[in-house]
Amino acid sequence: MTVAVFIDGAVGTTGLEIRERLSARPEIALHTLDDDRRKDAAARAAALNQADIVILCLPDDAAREAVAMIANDRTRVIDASTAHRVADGWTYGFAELEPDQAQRIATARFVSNPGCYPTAFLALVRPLVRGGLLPADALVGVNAASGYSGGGKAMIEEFESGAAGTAFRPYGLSLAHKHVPEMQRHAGLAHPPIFQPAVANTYRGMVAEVPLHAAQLAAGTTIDDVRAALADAYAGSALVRVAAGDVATVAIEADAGTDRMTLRVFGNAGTGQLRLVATLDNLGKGAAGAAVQNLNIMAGLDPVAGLTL
Ligand SMILES: NC(=O)C1=CN([C@@H]2O[C@H](COP(=O)(O)OP(=O)(O)OC[C@H]3O[C@@H](n4cnc5c(N)ncnc54)[C@H](OP(=O)(O)O)[C@@H]3O)[C@@H](O)[C@H]2O)C=CC1
Ligand SMILES: CC(=O)N[C@@H](CCC(=O)OP(=O)(O)O)C(=O)O
Repeated sequence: MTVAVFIDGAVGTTGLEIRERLSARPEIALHTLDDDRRKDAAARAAALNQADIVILCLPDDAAREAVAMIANDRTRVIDASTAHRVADGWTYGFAELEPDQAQRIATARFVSNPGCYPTAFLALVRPLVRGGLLPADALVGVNAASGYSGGGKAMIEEFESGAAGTAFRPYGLSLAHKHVPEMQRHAGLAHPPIFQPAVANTYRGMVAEVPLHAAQLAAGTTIDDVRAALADAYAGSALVRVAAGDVATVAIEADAGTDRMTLRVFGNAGTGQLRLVATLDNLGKGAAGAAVQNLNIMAGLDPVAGLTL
């Protein structure tokens, strides 16, 4: 049996990456629209309604519009945009986030792919909140750097033309980045984290870090407890791995070009300070890799088919 998949937005940065991962798979009948019809409403509506599963790789408004064009109760949706990540009726497509999340994705009709930065933040923080190691009312921050492909075609052009004129550019300085609501909601935190994103002059890759004082953790929690909680949460996961915190540096490129994510816990027992660090590819586990993983799960296929571990 083949699964009919339509990618809406297949020539964008994320869409192209998904297409690349799906094109050689015989169990998937992949459909995209030619350049002259890819923004034609009638052509999109027909393709959206013919597919078993559609993957939306569009700006938020166009993603909402695409969902509204689906006029049947059969077509299932994976939305890579921010539009539905905290919306009612949508399942959050981070398969490793909760013990039953993959099962929920498997039966969901509407799946929202997580944001790249939230993927890193939630992987580090959610197991600690769930396990009671980090109180839900903790005040936390997360700083992160992304490759410039995270900003899509416009930012790629900005950096590759030389117009950006920088090696490293903090942004989100109004403290209202679009990813904060999904970070707070899916971590189960009472307060929004302070999010400090930056874009680096490298095409792809991401490093994100949550600094913590032991005093923020539940009384008696040690650095080893934190490491063990993460190791437990991702035991057996093919894509999320917990590595030893015995390296001196971590590079933004560490997991670039793959669909995996690596978590590390660094700590100083003397000062009682910790740094939780995640590396991933913003276009891999942060976008296209997660979309393909969700598609596999929804279609009952090998969850890591087509992915680079
Ligand atoms: N880049 C990343 O790392 C990540 C991106 N995402 C999300 O994925 C989505 C796509 O982002 P990204 O690929 O980076 O963006 P891009 O700008 O690279 O691509 C978006 C594509 O959508 C097309 N498009 C825009 N409006 C319409 C429309 N009405 N109908 C059909 N096609 C349309 C654009 O056309 P045109 O080529 O003509 O501009 C473009 O090809 C966004 O919601 C983004 O937030 C999620 C995680 C990571
Ligand atoms: C470097 C850069 O600009 N990154 C984008 C996020 C990219 C991303 O993946 O976010 P979505 O999944 O929500 O699209 C930003 O900060 O808006």
